[in-house]
Amino acid sequence: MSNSEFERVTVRPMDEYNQTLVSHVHPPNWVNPQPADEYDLVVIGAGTAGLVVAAGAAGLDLGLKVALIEKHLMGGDCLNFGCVPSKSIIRSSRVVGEMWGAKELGINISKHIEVDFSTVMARMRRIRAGMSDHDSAERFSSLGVDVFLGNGRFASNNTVEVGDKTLKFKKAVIATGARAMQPAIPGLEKAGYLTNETIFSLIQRPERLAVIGGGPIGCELAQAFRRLGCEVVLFHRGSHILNKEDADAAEILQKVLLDEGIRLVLNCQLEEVVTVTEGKRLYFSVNGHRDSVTVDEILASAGRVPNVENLNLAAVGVEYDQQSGVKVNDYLQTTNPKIYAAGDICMNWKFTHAADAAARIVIKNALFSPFGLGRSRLSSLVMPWVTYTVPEIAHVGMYEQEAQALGLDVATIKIPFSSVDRAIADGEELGFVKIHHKKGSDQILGATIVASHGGEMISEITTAIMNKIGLSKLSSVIHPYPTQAEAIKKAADTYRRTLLTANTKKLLGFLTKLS
Ligand SMILES: Cc1cc2nc3c(=O)[nH]c(=O)nc-3n(C[C@H](O)[C@H](O)[C@H](O)COP(=O)(O)OP(=O)(O)OC[C@H]3O[C@@H](n4cnc5c(N)ncnc54)[C@H](O)[C@@H]3O)c2cc1C
Ligand SMILES: NC(=O)c1ccc[n+]([C@@H]2O[C@H](COP(=O)([O-])OP(=O)(O)OC[C@H]3O[C@@H](n4cnc5c(N)ncnc54)[C@H](O)[C@@H]3O)[C@@H](O)[C@H]2O)c1
Repeated sequence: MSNSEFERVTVRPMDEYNQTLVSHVHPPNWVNPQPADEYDLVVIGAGTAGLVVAAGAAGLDLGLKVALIEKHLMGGDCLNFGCVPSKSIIRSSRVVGEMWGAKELGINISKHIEVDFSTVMARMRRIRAGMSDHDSAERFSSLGVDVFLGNGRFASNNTVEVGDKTLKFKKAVIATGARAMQPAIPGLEKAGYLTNETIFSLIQRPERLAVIGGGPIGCELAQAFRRLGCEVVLFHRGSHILNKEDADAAEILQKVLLDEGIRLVLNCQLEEVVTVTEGKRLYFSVNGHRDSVTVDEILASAGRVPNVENLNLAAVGVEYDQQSGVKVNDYLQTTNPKIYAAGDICMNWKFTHAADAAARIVIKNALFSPFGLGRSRLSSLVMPWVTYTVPEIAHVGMYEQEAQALGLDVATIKIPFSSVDRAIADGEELGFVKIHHKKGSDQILGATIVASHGGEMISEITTAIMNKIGLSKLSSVIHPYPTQAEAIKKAADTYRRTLLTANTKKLLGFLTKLS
């Protein structure tokens, strides 16, 4: 059966790349299979979490029957409207940043920098289409997963409906993700605005862009679009951007964004949006002062709301909240013990790698933990994350305040990149490695790295925390010279030096005399 609902799925512009994308992740002529009598696992949502659960369970070759339901595009946010398109355009925008700094490095770019915005976006679409085969309906089908395109909805305690098909399940997984929150600003909807689902469809550069929200999405895209030639104004409610991050890290980025020409409106209250001849006018107030700015496009990046609608969750006893999503315990089990959840639908960690890690927990707990034996816990994960601005802000483990709130005595070591040879040679002195450890112990509690490629460096600390490798051991790890990751070794060496008490110094002096 070819369903006309599927044929309407388009991703603008429907050029050769987006046609390839759609042909992989929502093929227009897809025929949903005849359901099996009963599935071991029915997964609703084929973003990262759903794909990993389905591929992981089917890939074990145990003959498990697995169904995967997707209403829009397989691959979810990460492939289609998130990580992949954003990082592709960030790559282009980084070239502009390099060119801005080229003179300092002795390279004169005589001509004015010309950004070919439509080529930047076409490159992004080409890359996305190229990766889409991996998440395709065809590939998952070949892995032995029954792929159903359409809206999944619980019909009873052991069935899910999709279109005219009813799928009977032993266990089910909700992996329906989240979407952009619509800020409650009068006139915004009427004036029209972009979200992460539409901004990557642009083919022409908006000359003036307003970004609402200075979280990871807002900061990454504000900087990228500014570097690609837009005039950008970033509206943020808080007193500084990235308010969940380490304050020193956020401050560095904030200064960079201002230096790069982004207009930052902090502590703001957006009051109204009106369409005028010149564009979309946003009225706002800061500390009681009213002002306005007129732009061509508005990006809403003011947080996420979970996709809990149209699932009939109440009928199966799955509790949820409109803001935080599906309620799960530490084993990712919902309030219906046969139904699990993973990813943005139920977690504070809204990252692809977090959805992936949660999906692995679900496979184990739902399928291989009889009577609850040997279950894995979400709280046992050591979760890093990175905001891909320039510089990148990478974090793992606890922030200082979190550790203090737990009653831990915290000591912090901070190594600025201005003291790291490779960073100096690279002209990338801005930033630092900050490591929190237990006072009087080398146990690492958390770390923040602010560096051009901080995201590539954080895994060393993640590995250390996971494997309980302390700063003493890290200081004996040989880091190639000159690398920026030497900052981590310098931090570890700094810790080692704190062990040099008056007595150990005396002992060393004594040993020198004997040697
Ligand atoms: C602009 C942007 C940039 C990002 N960058 C990064 C990054 O660099 N690194 C990182 O780690 N994370 C990043 N993220 C976050 C990351 O994309 C998400 O954390 C991740 O996609 C979550 O995966 P998920 O499977 O939980 O949900 P999703 O990817 O949202 O997938 C859920 C799927 O379920 C489907 N669905 C919903 N309801 C139903 C239903 N009733 N029936 C059938 N299907 C349904 C949806 O259509 C969707 O395809 C970014 C996000 C955005 C928006
Ligand atoms: N690199 C990455 O890993 C990456 C990149 C992008 C997104 N993400 C994930 O996506 C999630 C969502 O990101 P996000 O940036 O949309 O949300 P967010 O909730 O992290 O940040 C949104 C910010 O917008 C502000 N805000 C809300 N309404 C506002 C208004 N009316 N006016 C001004 N400011 C307003 C909020 O105070 C908040 O600080 C993140 O938490 C992250 O987990 C990850």
